[in-house]
Amino acid sequence: MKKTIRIGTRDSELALWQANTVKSKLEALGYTTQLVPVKSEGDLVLDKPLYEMGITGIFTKTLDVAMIKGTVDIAVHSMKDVPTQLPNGIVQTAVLARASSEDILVTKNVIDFEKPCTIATGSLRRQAQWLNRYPHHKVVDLRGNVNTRLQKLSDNDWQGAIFAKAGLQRLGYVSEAHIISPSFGGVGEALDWMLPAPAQGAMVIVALENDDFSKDATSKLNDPASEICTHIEREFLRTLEGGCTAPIGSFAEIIEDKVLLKGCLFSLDGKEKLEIEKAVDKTDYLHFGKECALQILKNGGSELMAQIKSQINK
Ligand SMILES: NCc1[nH]cc(CCC(=O)O)c1CC(=O)O
Repeated sequence: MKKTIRIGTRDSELALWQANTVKSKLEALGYTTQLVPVKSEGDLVLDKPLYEMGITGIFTKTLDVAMIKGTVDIAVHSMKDVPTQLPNGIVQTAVLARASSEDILVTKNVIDFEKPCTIATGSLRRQAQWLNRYPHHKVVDLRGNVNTRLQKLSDNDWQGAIFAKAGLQRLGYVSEAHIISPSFGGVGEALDWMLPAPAQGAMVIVALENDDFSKDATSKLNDPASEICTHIEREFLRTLEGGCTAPIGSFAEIIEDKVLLKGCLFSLDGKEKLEIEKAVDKTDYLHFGKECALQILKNGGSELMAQIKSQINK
């Protein structure tokens, strides 16, 4: 076990927390590791919504290149930021046991949801689901890493902003009671009605396909239940999407010997909604995500996806 495993990570606080978690787990198994923080384009370009940059994998591209160039051995990602199609020569080696998958609304004061409100999020999925539920609200764009977004919420007159609970938890902003840090002065409310992004709350490790040492080491951190659920959610996304950041949510859960998938596709304005909720035997999980997505496509999803793509590309 002499080889040092170089762990590539973005340099945001959240990414570093995640990479350090993997580092500790590998070292506990006796491996020697080194963190290699890399700036990603996703962190550098903040003046445009991601979908306008027309790039999938904006957060992962720089680390993919570093791996292929040989400056890092593995990369740790928030799995929801990873394109459903990995680059050639790069493979998924482990999905870590998943944390909270939910979205959370952070507010500065108590909100009266019946009144007009302005809610901030950069995610089309969150925007569409919010407007579907609260058509009289306004949604504004919000970009940046978790700390930047909390600061922007603090500085603006918006009533709230939406975050992944897992990200806030990892940075110590939220306890199980959903209370945001007193130093920020906000409160959080878990949005149990909102379907999360596919693989939200899960961390994934990727390595080069021909690097048996890193593959063997990191695969020991795989959590099979999280791997199965994220596989289904991402196959649902992959089948629907074909590249753009559409308002798609999915969440899979193992319940005894079954696996249950909830999936949704919304129009950008949140007015149209296609949903599915279905269970299969756990042993039949492999193409369950695809099967559910095909059903959505058949029930009007193809037309809705075409409409969304033409609106995004404008
Ligand atoms: N899109 C950025 C991003 N990627 C992963 C997380 C949080 C951690 C996770 O979902 O695994 C976040 C922040 C957020 O959505 O609020």
